[in-house]
This record gives sequence, C-alpha cells and structure tokens, in this order.
Amino acid sequence: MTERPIDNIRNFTIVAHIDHGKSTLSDRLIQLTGTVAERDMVEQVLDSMDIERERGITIKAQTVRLAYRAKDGKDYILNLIDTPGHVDFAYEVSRSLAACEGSLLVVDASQGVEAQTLANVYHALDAGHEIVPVLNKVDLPAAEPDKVKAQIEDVIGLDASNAVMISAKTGLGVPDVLEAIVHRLPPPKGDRAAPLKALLVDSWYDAYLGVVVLVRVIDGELKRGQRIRMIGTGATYEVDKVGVFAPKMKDTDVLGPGEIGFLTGSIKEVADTRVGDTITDEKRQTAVALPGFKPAQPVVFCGLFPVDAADFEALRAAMGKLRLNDASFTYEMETSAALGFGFRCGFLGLLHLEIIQERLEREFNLDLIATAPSVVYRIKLTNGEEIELHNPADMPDPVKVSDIAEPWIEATIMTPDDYLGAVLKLCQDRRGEQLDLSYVGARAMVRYALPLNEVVFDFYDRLKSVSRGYASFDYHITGYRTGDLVKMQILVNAEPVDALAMLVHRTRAEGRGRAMCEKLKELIPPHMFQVPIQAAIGGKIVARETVRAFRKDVTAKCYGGDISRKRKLLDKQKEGKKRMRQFGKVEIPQEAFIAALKVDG
Ligand SMILES: Nc1nc2c(ncn2[C@@H]2O[C@H](COP(=O)(O)OP(=O)(O)OP(=O)(O)O)[C@@H](O)[C@H]2O)c(=O)[nH]1
Repeated sequence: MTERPIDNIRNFTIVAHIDHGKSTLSDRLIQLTGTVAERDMVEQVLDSMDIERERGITIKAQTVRLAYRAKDGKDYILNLIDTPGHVDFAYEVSRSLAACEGSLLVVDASQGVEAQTLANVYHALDAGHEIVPVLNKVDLPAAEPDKVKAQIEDVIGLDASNAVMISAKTGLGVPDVLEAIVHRLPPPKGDRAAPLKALLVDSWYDAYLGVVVLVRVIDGELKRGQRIRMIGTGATYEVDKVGVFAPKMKDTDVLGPGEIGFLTGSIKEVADTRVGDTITDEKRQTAVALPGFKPAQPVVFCGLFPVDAADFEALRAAMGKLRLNDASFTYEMETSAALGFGFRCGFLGLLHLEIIQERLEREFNLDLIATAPSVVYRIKLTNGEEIELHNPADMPDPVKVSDIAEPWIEATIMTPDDYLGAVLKLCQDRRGEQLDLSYVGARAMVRYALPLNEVVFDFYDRLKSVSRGYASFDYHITGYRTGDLVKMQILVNAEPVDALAMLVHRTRAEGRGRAMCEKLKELIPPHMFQVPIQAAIGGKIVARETVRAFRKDVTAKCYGGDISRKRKLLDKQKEGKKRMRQFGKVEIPQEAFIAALKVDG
C-alpha cells in the first residue's frame, strides 16, 4: 500500500448552528468526491441513527474520508469529522475539534450568526483551528450574504472577505469548498519515525467487530498486529484491524501521522477506553502524553420506571445496551414508593434524556414513566458533611441541612429585536441575572446567568414559543451558588407522590405548586370519589385543587346489543389503564409526570 504523504492530508470539521446546513453540505462533499456511489446515496449519510435522521440532529461524532483530486492535479485525502449541533452534546464537539487542524464555519446567509455559531466557532478557535467561513443557502431570496459577512467580522472577528458562497441544496459553489479545504486549511504535522502517539477520539460498540476506537495518529505508525498501550488506563492490546471510513469501514495495513481512522483489538467494553487518552506503542513508548479531555458529566437526572413492573429486567438489559455506546448516560437502580423498581438515570441535558427515553420505548418496546428531571444539588449538612443530591425524594430532613447549592449557567441568547422584551421577561421569570446586552445587526444578543434548575424543564420550548422560533440559545455551566431552595411535595388524595417531588426556590414555590396542581387536575381523570391534589412545603399546603367525582362508563354510548363493539371499548379502556399508575386509590396517567412539570409557575 502506498504511503500517504502528510502534506496531502486535511483534517477538518464543520461547525454551524442547528439547521444552517451542515449535514446537507457534508452529503454534497461526499457525493462530489465520489466517496459513495450515487445509487447508495441515502440522504444525510452521516446522520445514521434513526432518531438522528428523524429529528434532523446529529448526536455521535461520525467520520468520513474523502479522496479528492484538486485543480492543481494533486490527490488529497480529506477527513471530515462530523460534530453534533446541540448544546447537550458540546463535549463531543471538543473531541472532534482536537483531531483536526481546521474548520468550515457554515452560516445560513438568510439567518446570520446564531448562538451556537458563536459557541462552536469559539471552541474551534480555542483548538487552534484555521477557519474558512462558508455562507450557505445563497439560493434563498432572503439571503443577505454581505450583511452576514459583516456580522462574522464584527461579532467573531474573522476575516470574511473571501468567504465561500454556496448553496448546499443546489450544489452551487460546493466545488470551491473543496478547493478552500485544500488550499486554506493547513496539513497536519507529525513525525513518521517517532514512536506512536495517537489520540483516542471516540469509541463505540459494533455488533460484528466489538469495540471500535476512532483514532487520530499524531506521530509514528499504527499497524495491524502491533501491541499498543493506552497511557491513561495503562491497558495494553494487540491491534486486530486498522482502517479508514470510506464511509463504510475499510481495512488498511497502517495509519500514518496525520491520519484519522479506526482500530480494533480485544477490547471488551467501551468503558475500557477513555476518550482523550493517548495510544502508544507498548515497546517503544512516546515520552509525552496528550493533554486529554474532561469526561462528560451528567447534569440532569430523572427516574425511569417501567409502566408494567414485569418489564424491569428488560429495562435493565436495554439500558445496558444503550450504555455500551453512550458512556455519558448513567443509571443505577432505585425504588420508589409510588412507582416500584426502576432506575435513576443521568443525562447531559434534556434532549439527551428525551432521546434515551425515546430509544428505550421505540427500539426496545418498553413503556416508561419518567419522573421530574432534576439537577445535581450540593447539600451541606449541619454536621459538616457534604452530599450530592440527584433525587429530590432523597432530600434530608431540613433541620439537618445548613445550605443547598445549585448549578448555574451562563446562557447566550440571540433574538430579533421584536421578541427581545418577551425573552428578557422569560429570563427574569426564571431568576435570571442579565450580564450583557448588545446588538449584532438587527439582532439582540443577551447574556444571562440562570439557575440550571429553571432551564431543564421547558426553558428551550418557552424561548422558542415567545420568539416564534427565532431565538437561538447556547449555554455552559459556570459553577454552584447557594440558594433558598425548598423541597416541594405533591400530595394526591393526601398521599405524597415521591416521583413528583422537586426542589424549588422559595420565592417560586407557591406559583409552581399552584400551576402543578392545576395541570394535574386536568390530567388525572375523574374517579368515583373526590381527589384532592395539594402542593406542600414541609407541613404547609401552598396550593390545592380537586378532581371532582365521576363514574366513567365508556360503554354507555353503545346502546343496542353489539357485544363485540362493547368488548372492544372495554379492551381499549384496559389498554388505557396500563398506562396509568395506581397511587393509593388514585390512578395517575403516565404522561402526567413530565407534563405536570412543563408548567410556567
Ligand atoms: N434553500 C436551501 N436550503 C438548504 C440549503 N442547505 C440546507 N438546506 C436546508 O436546511 C435544512 C437544515 O439542513 P441540515 O443540513 O439538516 O442542517 P444541519 O446544520 O446539518 O442540522 P443539524 O444536523 O441538526 O446540526 C434542511 O431542510 C435543508 O434541506 C441551501 O443551500 N439552500
């Protein structure tokens, strides 16, 4: 096999705000370089998971190697590492960036710079990337490329005078992107004669190959049969296969400096690999390890319980399978008085939670109840001990608590001026503190400090609704602050429902309690007796609603003797019952648990 000269390699990512056309451009690049035969071209090759394709979002970093003959007649290898576009998966962005030398900054010419454009481009600049601005969607009548160029220069401070103008949809200008990658992004640097040094970019479980490790070789060579050592974990393996993504996995004999590819060995579990670790040769080790990354920490927790208690083991098995490919998702067994056996699960954010829940229900055919999402609180006890609280139901007795701290974030929101008032009000209502307000053309850019607790429920949905979809949002966690937080219980028919317990700020407790009771009143069907719903802090009731008594007779409307129709209705009601949970004498529908929390107090 011919050695690939390092000067002819380009490793790059595409950074963009959601929907600005990253996937469409990736597909075009794959198509133009003939990497995938025309007949195999499924739209959006890189977004391979079903849910990713349906929701149009990218979750796992994917890689593809493009072979490109440039106008100068030279053959190049272009490695594209895809990056996820959603804030929940920001950590996956930084690992992809670390494997590359340059980025394409894709900005929708009809929308301009958005919150995630900024967040992602700053990450790329931090990673030392060379950046080529690309203005996409110039085919749209609303495109204003000159204005957007000025924005890129003013807000980001990048020279946009030679931005590439394209329409990823029609293909216009896309060949210029390939030329820009070759001529404007730098080749990697590395020493083939040096001992092996490679970055462990990502790893996942493949049904046929076992654990597959995505690597970026910095120095030396990675070969089949080589014994390697992971410096961070200390583990050693023999390399079974090395190869590249073209875009399907294809074996090669060796990966040289600057190359991105995969290796397999007798690695048992994804958990045995550490993203950011340095891979070296067992016998001839590199002197200096790479700096590595901080592991992704789950920040949002919730309980997941099977609707049918008999599904508990199936749920455990399904979670184990998902965790194989997603080390950022954590779970441990939990029991709830109301819901029985289930799991306390940790996620990177609300979207991550929804995706995992959806995959469990869809791919594993499970019916689940999710409890209130909660952030991780740090509680100082009067005896000096400090604990982390992942579940409001486990809150210690308030007399033993000296203070409670909650995570805060810094949020960047960009919005058309027309909706600024509504956006500010929303942030203010969520205990936000304004840090900064400036303008980017006709769009306002605000920065707010906000408690994460106020953001996890429905902040993003509310933001989209008050701005008619025009505001964009990005955040990062800045640290913990103590606050006047109290545990609020919800009592249904005088019984506390642990799955609905939550920590709230004292000033917001009454409003939220009232809103939850109102919402539950709508969601809990009438019973044969009155069902009081109460919100309580300690022994004090702060809100109350009542579901009035009513006898539900579904067969009343099928007068006449059609017994099969009657049976069908009764079956349907039984089916409906399965999705209910019994609390004492009261049945609460499954949807109530999340819906009750999506209320604006
Ligand atoms: N008119 C027009 N539409 C485009 C163009 N490029 C992409 N789109 C459309 O814009 C939408 C979003 O494009 P995607 O490529 O899925 O966006 P993305 O940035 O990959 O989104 P994420 O994967 O969620 O980050 C799709 O409906 C595309 O068809 C373009 O050049 N012109």
